[in-house]
Amino acid sequence: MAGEALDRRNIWEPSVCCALGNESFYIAGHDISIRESVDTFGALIWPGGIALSQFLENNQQQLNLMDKAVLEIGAGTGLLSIVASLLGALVTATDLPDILSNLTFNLLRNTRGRCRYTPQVSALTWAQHLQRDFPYPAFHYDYVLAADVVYPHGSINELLETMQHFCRPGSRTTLLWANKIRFQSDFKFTESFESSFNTVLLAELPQQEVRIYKATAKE
Ligand SMILES: C[S@@+](CC[C@H](N)C(=O)[O-])C[C@H]1O[C@@H](n2cnc3c(N)ncnc32)[C@H](O)[C@@H]1O
Repeated sequence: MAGEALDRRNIWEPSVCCALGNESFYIAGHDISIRESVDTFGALIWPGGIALSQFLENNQQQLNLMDKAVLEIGAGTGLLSIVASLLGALVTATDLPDILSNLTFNLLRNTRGRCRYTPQVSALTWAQHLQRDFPYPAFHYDYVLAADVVYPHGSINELLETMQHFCRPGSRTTLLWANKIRFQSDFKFTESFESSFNTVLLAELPQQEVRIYKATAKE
C-alpha cells in the first residue's frame, strides 16, 4: 500500500507545496499554520485549496459564509475548512478515515477561540454510504467545497455521485470546486461536471493553472 502511494506521488506532484512540515498562511485576518506530512496526498496542501481559500476571503460579499452550513469533501490538511470556519461558517470537513487525525489537529489548532462555530470532522469516502451517513434532506448544506479532488487514477464517478448527493434539485446547495488542470482526467471530469450541474466559471488563475467553478443542481 505504501509503495503504491509512493508510485502515485511520483506521477502527480503538487507544484505549490514546498518543504514538508508546517506551512503558514495569512488568510481571513488570521495566521494559519498547517501541519503537512509525507503519508498520503491528503497530507499535503494543494494549489486548488489555497486558491479557493483566497477566493473566499476576497469575495465575501458575493459568497457570504457567515452562519452557513458548509461541507468540504476531500479536505486533506484542512486549510479551506479552516478559512470557511474563520469566515463564520459551521463547517463539516470530510475525508478518508486515514486523513482525519491530521485534519482534526490542523482544524483545532487554527480555529480554537477564533470562530463562531467549532468545525466538525467526519469520514466520508466518496459514494460510500451517503444516504446512511449523510441522509438527505436531514443533512443539508448551503455550500459544498471541493479543491483538487480529481484523481488521474479513478474515483471520478464516485466523486460526481457524491457531489450530486449533496447538490440536488430542490436543495439550494451551492457547490464550489477549485481544480488545477493536470491530466486528461481533469478535462473528462470537467465535462461531466458541466453536464450534471448549472455551472459558472468564477475565476481562472493562469499562473496557478487553477479554475474555480460555482455549480447548482439542474432543476
Ligand atoms: C489532492 S488532495 C487535496 C486536498 C485538499 N482539498 C487541498 O486542496 O489541499 C485530494 C483529497 O481527496 C481525498 N480523497 C481521495 N480519494 C477519496 C475518496 N475516494 N473519498 C474521499 N476522499 C478522497 C484525499 O484523501 C485528499 O485529501
